[in-house]
Amino acid sequence: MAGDLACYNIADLRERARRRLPKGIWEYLERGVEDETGMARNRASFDAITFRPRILRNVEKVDPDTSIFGRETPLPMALAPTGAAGLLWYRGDLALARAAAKAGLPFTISSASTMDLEDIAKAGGRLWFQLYMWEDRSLSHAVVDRAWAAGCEALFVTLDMAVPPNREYIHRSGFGTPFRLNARNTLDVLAHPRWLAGTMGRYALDGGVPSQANLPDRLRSRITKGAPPGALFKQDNLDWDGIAELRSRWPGKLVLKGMLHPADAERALAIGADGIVVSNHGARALDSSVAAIDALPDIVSAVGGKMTIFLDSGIRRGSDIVKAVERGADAVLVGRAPLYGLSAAGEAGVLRALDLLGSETRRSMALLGARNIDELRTLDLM
Ligand SMILES: Cc1cc2nc3c(=O)[nH]c(=O)nc-3n(C[C@H](O)[C@H](O)[C@H](O)COP(=O)(O)O)c2cc1C
Repeated sequence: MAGDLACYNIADLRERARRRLPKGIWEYLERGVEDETGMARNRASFDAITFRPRILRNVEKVDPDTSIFGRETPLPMALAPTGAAGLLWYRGDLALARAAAKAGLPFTISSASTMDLEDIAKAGGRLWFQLYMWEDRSLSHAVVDRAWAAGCEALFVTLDMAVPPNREYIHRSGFGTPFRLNARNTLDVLAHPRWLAGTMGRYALDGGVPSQANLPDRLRSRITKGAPPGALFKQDNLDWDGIAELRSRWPGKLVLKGMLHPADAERALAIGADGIVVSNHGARALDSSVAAIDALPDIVSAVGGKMTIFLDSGIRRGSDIVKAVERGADAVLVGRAPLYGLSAAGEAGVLRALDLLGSETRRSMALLGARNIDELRTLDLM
């Protein structure tokens, strides 16, 4: 990697990303929904948590390694599924997966990726697969079978988008699917030549940006075209029976993503899920949802120790990871943080984001007097 990219925290990477991307693409990465109160709430809730550090505990050696689904991980962190990473960087999903593999962290392939899951899996490392249900359920089941064959260890089913979210800004920018050129977004794209040449230009040589890459060939379309019948995500008729069916089909770990209520967490446990993600989808689904970090304690009381609890939504610092783990999460997922790195500098930028989060976690633990994750959970630090 070229030095440290002169980026010393996630906010620096975010600023680089903002400058490189056309506004419409940047908005897709960054923005929330409706009045966008949720993103600020996610951050305010983390910021409101303060520590009571312990002193004189010889923190010469601090190690945040932990075990997720029985396997060692250097940090209690994995990369969240993020569809359309391929719009931020040429073959962005692969760059994310490669960086995760280098960092020894699990990577979650999104069912909405613009690359075949098998091509992303070539990155190696520890892979998970995230599922949105297509209108034609047999398509979803076929993709799930492929994910297992490609070596994905866990299936994350995302459940907090029963209907498409209200992204009003897309109507103005025109950067929806199908993508429609208008005067505004043409100027926007032309004003960002590095992205145009480095990302879109390279796709143009490949024959265009794919959309719905995980569907069979006959149902694939380019991002400039609408999806053919059956090939749209449709989750409004999904219920617990649908999850039970997936449970019986999927031999690996099953994780339900987008959980904020302890009663749903108990139901997930009862149905045989191995884990849940306490998440408000990075404030991209229902704007007024509770911050995930605030929903965590009740969920930990309900199912902690009985299943793996992940948390995401709003993590931008190692100290946020420390807060989530102290509150009872087994690990966190990070969504935008690695995407800022990806948008700024591809794989090197993702590595920089992961490295920053890791070193900040270790430093926070040392300043707290916690030498390992067990101590972090037992020292009564908040
Ligand atoms: C650009 C973008 C695309 C996303 N795509 C997906 C997706 O395809 N599937 C999914 O379950 N979650 C998706 N998410 C949500 C993330 O998995 C995660 O829940 C969220 O980003 C966490 O919040 P954070 O961005 O503040 O870390 C996406 C998030 C972003 C920012």
